[in-house]
Amino acid sequence: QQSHQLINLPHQARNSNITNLKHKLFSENHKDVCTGISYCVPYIQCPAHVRNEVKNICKSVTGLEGICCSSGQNHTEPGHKKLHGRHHVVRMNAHTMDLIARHSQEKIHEFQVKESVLLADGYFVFPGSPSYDHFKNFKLMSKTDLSAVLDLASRAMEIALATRDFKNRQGLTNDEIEVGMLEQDLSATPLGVACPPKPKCPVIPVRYRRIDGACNNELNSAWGSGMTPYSRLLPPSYKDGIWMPRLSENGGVPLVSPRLISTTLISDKDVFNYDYTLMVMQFGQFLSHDITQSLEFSFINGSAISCCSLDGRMKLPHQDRHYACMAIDISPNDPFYGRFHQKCMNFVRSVLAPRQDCTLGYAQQMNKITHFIDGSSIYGSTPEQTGKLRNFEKGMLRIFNDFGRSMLPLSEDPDECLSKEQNSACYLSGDSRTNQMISLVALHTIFLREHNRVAYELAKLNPHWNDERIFLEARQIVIAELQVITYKEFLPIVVGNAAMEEFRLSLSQGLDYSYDYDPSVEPSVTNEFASAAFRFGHSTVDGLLKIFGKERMDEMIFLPEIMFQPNRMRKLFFMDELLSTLTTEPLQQVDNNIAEALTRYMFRAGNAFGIDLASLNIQRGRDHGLRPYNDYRELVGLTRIKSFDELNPKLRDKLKSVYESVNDIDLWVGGLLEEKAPESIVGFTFRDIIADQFYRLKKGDRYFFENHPSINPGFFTPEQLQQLRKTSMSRLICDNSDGTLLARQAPNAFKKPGVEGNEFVDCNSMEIPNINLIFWRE
Ligand code: HEM
Ligand SMILES: [Ca+2]
Repeated sequence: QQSHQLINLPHQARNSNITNLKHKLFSENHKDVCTGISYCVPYIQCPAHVRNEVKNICKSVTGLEGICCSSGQNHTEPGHKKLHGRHHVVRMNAHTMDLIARHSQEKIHEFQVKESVLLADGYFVFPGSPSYDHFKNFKLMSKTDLSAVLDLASRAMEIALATRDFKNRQGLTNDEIEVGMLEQDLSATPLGVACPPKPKCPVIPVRYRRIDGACNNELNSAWGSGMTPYSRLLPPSYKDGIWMPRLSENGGVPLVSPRLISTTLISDKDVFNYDYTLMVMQFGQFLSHDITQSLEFSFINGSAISCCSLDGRMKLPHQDRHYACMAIDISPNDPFYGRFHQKCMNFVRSVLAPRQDCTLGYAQQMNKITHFIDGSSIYGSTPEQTGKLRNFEKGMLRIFNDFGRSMLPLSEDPDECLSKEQNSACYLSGDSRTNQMISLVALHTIFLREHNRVAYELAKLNPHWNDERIFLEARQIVIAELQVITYKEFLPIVVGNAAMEEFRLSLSQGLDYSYDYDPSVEPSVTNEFASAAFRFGHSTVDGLLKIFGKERMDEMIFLPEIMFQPNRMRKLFFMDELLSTLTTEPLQQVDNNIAEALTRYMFRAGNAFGIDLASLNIQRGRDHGLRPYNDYRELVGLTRIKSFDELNPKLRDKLKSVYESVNDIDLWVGGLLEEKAPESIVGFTFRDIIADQFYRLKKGDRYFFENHPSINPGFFTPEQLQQLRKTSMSRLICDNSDGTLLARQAPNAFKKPGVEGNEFVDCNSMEIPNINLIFWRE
């Protein structure tokens, strides 16, 4: 395998593992036990602003090194700054409050008027263009959803505008906004309309998770539910401290265009990682669609906002531009788009969500779906959506019976997929992005069938159970299976064993319960995870799907041909062939190579060119106020990069040519190019952001499947837990494929098959254990 050292670690860290590195940097302050009110946590879980000047290294329960942290595991709540005595609360009197409220309401009204003019004048994205298909990723499934989201977004916008007004009146600094000094509760004030509604929960907790994710945490009933903000590892970096995209560090000028960064740094070479299969990629995307979806602002009728002229040759002038526009500049010399005279790539900023604490402060982006790993991409994140997916008979989910094969139900939205001819297919699931990629459709189909398989078995075992009971029990089992695959099979590959230990991510064994739940851990997805770190996956995509028949390669499919056109799923052998590809073809290395299918032709929908996902990732990071890469290095316990000379010679000059300062490097770019952490497929910075996220999703989820009955209202029995822990992706494939091709399977679907320890075995083999549902008989 090739070396892929792209960004080197600082000198002292080279050739050392993370424990050594941290030891070397801070060993003089080693402590075994933290004193006072501090706890030993991994670096990333201790907010930078509450770390002591002297970094006290400690040994955590697992024996690995962490840092003594005065906020325990409560991460990065900005309010913690007050612990250091640097905090004062800025208050507003009633008169000022009235003025500010009126002013921001007027401003919102102005926005709305302009919006309707733009809409009437046709400044929306037209069907058939790549940007139109990009927008499908953010499209809402129903009118109710659309109005709920736009309502929350406008309330949040009102708060952002009020904050700006207040900041200007009081002469506050960005820092003061960023660390959250505006603690005044707005609920009983004219700005109170902007406070988010708090879900009401029954006194006796319900056995099954709520579809919308609410009522998981007893004190903070909205934590982790859909349509709430992402949390943050570090305060945001905005030009105005509130919502305007950050500028370069030195000159205070706009950062260079993401597209130039993309063309300078990213190429399309196949560098395979032969240890793992493409399933790591495909399950990764499936999992990300369970836990994160940001939405772009849209017009009130749901159509997509355009920020570029119709022919893509220029940005719309200011007067014709929506306030959420942040179009990406394309240079006339662009090696690809230049040919097509494209100078503008559409980009609309993400929808905001009201701040959970009901105070003034910086803008926060909304996560549309439930943050928890709770099968929301299978079942939906709203009761309305779930209702559309259920059969209401014997606990089953609806299917489309395609000549005897159970497929996802067909979508009724004529606009959802590209091909509209007769007999074409376009599917419906709990997540609106399903049709984006055909192999994603395949995973959705596997999980749909698994639900129905389990429901069928449960109904046989418990004839007295009604539809509702069977549905809820089957859903609970499928969610547990998803959690087992994530923590047992997927994560050890992505973050490696050291991080699994350091962040205590491994599941308990055998008949044991877990007592890990900590109600003070915020389970929400972090903005850094969603908008940068977990997008490492885009580099693992292979631009060609190689489809093998029984004997030879049948087809090489260029990905853009199957984006939003999953017709091939109707072909008799295709689903199994596709699963075979996912479980045998190698993963692509996480590096500066990304398939042109994603950087030139994504969503091209029959056009000569599509859009560039790398540019979108970089621009999204800026839209969401992510801080530069260096700040997150520091957060995970690495040293800051001080000069471009510390970087790998191969990319140093290129990075220098696009970034004025090392402190400007975008998180997604820096993290992607970093040298791999030991046993991990990503570098330390992404590794820790990802590990921290899955720590929150386990430790902060009361309903996590293995939690003890004293914690988890939906607890399993020890015998059931033992069964659930046997789940594997291979078992799900064995049980739910069409059975036309895949009688044999390697036990670990994520690892290279056919080698020692992962030989192909019969689907009946004990190597791919079954879950015995007999333990669910009541
Ligand atoms: C198969 C091909 C894939 C395509 C075509 C694709 C496409 C996209 C697009 C268009 C977006 C929204 C970009 C934006 O405007 O900000 C996105 C977001 C994202 N992608 Fe992918 N992606 C793919 C695979 C993956 C994989 C394999 C992973 C992870 C392992 C992944 C993780 C994510 C994450 C975490 C987001 C952010 C979601 C959100 O918070 O809204 N994607 N992807
Ligand atoms: Ca979810």
